[in-house]
Amino acid sequence: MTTDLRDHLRAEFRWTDPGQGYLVSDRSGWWRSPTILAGVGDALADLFRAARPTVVVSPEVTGFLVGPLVARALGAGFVEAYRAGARLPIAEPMIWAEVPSDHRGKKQELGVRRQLITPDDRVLVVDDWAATGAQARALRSLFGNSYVGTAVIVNECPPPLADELTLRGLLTAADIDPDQTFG
Ligand SMILES: O=P(O)(O)OC[C@H]1O[C@H](OP(=O)(O)OP(=O)(O)O)[C@H](O)[C@@H]1O
Ligand SMILES: Nc1ncnc2[nH]cnc12
Repeated sequence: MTTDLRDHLRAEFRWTDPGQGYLVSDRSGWWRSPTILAGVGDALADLFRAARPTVVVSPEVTGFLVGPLVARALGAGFVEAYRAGARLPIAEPMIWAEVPSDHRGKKQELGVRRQLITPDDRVLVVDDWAATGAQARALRSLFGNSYVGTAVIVNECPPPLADELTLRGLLTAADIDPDQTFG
């Protein structure tokens, strides 16, 4: 099942060239595919099912799309991790983590409503992509021993970094190599 899904993910992924001197990932084909939308939650959940996560936490914005699919597949809840400054202030008490310089070279902060995570929770971080692992590292720092790992669709992190962050993915950089998939 996951092998089929990986084939679909590869087939529906595109690199695009907006003319700025670098390629940009286009993931819209994933969400447009009923097959991928129906299967990706389970496929990502399977990477960590044994750890019995009770809650999925995802950074905005694409994480807000993928995270709930995984939470649904696990029978877990979902909590948003907001990017500081991206929207109107949040009134509830928050816990904030500094995100080290990420794949865009930007430093930022990710925040979660404090009361939504309890000491008994087992937290799975979910995102569409990991490049430098900066979002995963920041979110792990918020949850201590409650953090069980990070599940992503594309894992571009070098294996030692992925191991250190307990980060697992469905595709690697080789699966979406621009030399193979662009054009
Ligand atoms: O491993 P890292 O270096 O932390 O990079 C991974 C992050 O980069 C992307 O976010 P981005 O804000 O670029 O895209 P989005 O707006 O689609 O969420 C992706 O969704 C991850 O959140
Ligand atoms: N969406 C994305 N997230 C992280 N790194 C990327 N590199 C190219 N596209 C990316």
